[in-house]
Amino acid sequence: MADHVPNPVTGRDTLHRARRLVVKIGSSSLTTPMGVNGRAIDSLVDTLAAVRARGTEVVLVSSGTIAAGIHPLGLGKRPRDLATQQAAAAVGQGKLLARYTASFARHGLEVAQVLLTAEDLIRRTQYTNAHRALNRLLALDVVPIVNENDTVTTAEIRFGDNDRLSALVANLLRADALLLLTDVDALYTAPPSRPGSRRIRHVASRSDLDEVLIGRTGPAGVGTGGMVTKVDAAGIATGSGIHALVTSAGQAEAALAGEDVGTWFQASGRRQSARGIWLGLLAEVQGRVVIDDGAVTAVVTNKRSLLPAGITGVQGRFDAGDPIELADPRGTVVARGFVNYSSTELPGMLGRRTAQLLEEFGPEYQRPVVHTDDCVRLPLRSRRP
Ligand SMILES: Nc1ncnc2c1ncn2[C@@H]1O[C@H](COP(=O)(O)OP(=O)(O)O)[C@@H](O)[C@H]1O
Ligand SMILES: N[C@@H](CCC(=O)OP(=O)(O)O)C(=O)O
Repeated sequence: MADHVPNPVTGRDTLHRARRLVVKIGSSSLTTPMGVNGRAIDSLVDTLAAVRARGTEVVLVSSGTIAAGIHPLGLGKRPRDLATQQAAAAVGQGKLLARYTASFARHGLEVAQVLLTAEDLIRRTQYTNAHRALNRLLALDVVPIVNENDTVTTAEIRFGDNDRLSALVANLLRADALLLLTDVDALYTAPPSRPGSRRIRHVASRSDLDEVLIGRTGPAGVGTGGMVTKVDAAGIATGSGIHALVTSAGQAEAALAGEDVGTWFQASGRRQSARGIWLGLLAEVQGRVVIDDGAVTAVVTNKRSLLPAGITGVQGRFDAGDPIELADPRGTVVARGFVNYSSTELPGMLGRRTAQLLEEFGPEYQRPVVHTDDCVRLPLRSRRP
């Protein structure tokens, strides 16, 4: 894990040899209190243009729109409420994209603005659309610049951080590696302001990080998740068979040359569906149903839909369509899924067979509580691509 690891199999040259890369850069590396940092953008763009020139496809996931909107709106600091964040993002997005467009034009490269919501990556139709559009842009030699569509996302269905969004984009596009660029040159054994914290060079599995103090955002005060979301993102990527590297924007060129900079997260698993990752790991569940052992076997082992007959308890408040968790009688969460009924409807349905529900409530109550296609079993297991 740390500097003392003997001879780690780094695989860092993947970044040099990659056919397709996703590069994510954080707000703190792109903005100053006066707005967009044109010099920082030019420097990143020069590096990415060189990567393009060697034949590697690049998708850039860029934060910074909220931070870029702070100064023009006279806000002084990063807004805390969602509505003002949305307003700042709407203002900042234009400014950031204008700067990227001019900067890439210096290299004769076109850019495309791609604004995604979490739903775009979990609902099949949108997912397929996003996949198709991004692939087409890459085939047309365009550099897609992705961000969360901050202006329309609601608190409930929001990534809120581009680290995890970039990991899902890397998964969607089957990238070879994910490069996470921030304002610190690596993951350290503790927040770098702490005396004695050391750079971690290589992470082979999550257990390598058991002793590591992973903190929140840095001194710039414009980032969102800090190292926590970067480590989460690296975990999502590596669990999907994609290597990840965390380093500073200033080290991007060295990182892309395969040099020993930053923290390398070694790919471990095989590809997962983005929807499964979102539902299984990222979605904020609104409630829980407790199911009996028979239902656990049906849902988890036999991959069946969850019916009211197997439910013994309903906890929390949720609407039809919300993500909820399914717990066994001992309280272990065995699955997550999108529920077809609200928490007020469900208690009256428990223990009833489908025929009874039809007779008592009508045909629309024949639907399962969680359809098997809307359910992921936990812990998530990798599957073949
Ligand atoms: N263990 C750690 N190692 C490195 N950085 C850490 C650690 N814990 C917390 N951090 C903080 O995470 C910050 C980077 O996250 P963030 O501010 O969200 O940046 P970005 O805007 O690039 O996403 C760093 O500035 C650093 O202070
Ligand atoms: N979508 C938001 C960025 C959210 C985010 O992840 O920020 P950061 O932690 O700086 O990468 C924006 O563009 O301001």
